[in-house]
Amino acid sequence: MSEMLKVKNLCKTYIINKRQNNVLRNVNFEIEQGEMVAIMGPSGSGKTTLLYTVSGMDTITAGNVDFFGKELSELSDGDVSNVRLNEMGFVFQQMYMLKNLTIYDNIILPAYQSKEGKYTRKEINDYAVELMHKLAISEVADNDINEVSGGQLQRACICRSLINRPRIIFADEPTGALNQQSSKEVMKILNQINEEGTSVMLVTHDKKVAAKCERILYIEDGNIRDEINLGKYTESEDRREREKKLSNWLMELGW
Ligand SMILES: Nc1ncnc2c1ncn2[C@@H]1O[C@H](COP(=O)(O)OP(=O)(O)OP(=O)(O)O)[C@@H](O)[C@H]1O
Repeated sequence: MSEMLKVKNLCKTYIINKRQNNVLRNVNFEIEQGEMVAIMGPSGSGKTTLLYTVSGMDTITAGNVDFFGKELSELSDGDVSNVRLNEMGFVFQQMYMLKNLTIYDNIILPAYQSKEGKYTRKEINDYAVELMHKLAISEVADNDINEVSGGQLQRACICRSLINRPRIIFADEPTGALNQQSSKEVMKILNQINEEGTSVMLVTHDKKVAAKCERILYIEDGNIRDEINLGKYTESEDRREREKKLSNWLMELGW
């Protein structure tokens, strides 16, 4: 396997009222193509900041973020936007769907925004229909975004994040606003997407969610303190065994 994301000595400092807050301090890690990685850690430890900086959504203060051989900090804003649009997918807890557009229109929008021209409109539309079918939201395709449930909206976000066939999905608390059942469904889909080859990097507080990931990084005070490799999750596997392993590890870290 080859590394898709190489993060070296990543630092992020916020300055508010002349006070420096060193949120990320020399973070080092790599994500290989096809991996599914969870970021866990106490509140305020820098998880979201890490996700935002390695995905080019926020600038870095120092260090390197190499995405498939491209150093993100050396690219122009336009080039970073293009990498984000064409090679990365994003799923957030607060789902930034556009009001006054249907679910279907929201899903296809990133494909129409992409200037790569790899796919015809028909191919894009067919793929959107296929994704909606796969994520069981076909029946709400023509609804406005305020006419669907939280779980349906989150699944629509996942469809949207996949429409440009990204290499990696970045997800910040993708199940944070969902009930147990919807959360399970969303994880099932993320596991499926990952099985099909798309890498996933997600931030979560939920042990059940993290236990379905392959590798878990534990971040504390802006540093990766430890990691555990549980191997790829399969449906047939004993989920509770993985959860137990993860719980024990987290307990040792003082979680
Ligand atoms: N845009 C910003 N400007 C200034 N400070 C910020 C900004 N975003 C985050 N921070 C600060 O960075 C630190 C880490 O925040 P971050 O959201 O990355 O933590 P987190 O681990 O994701 O927390 P949580 O689990 O509570 O979501 C916090 O002290 C926060 O106040």
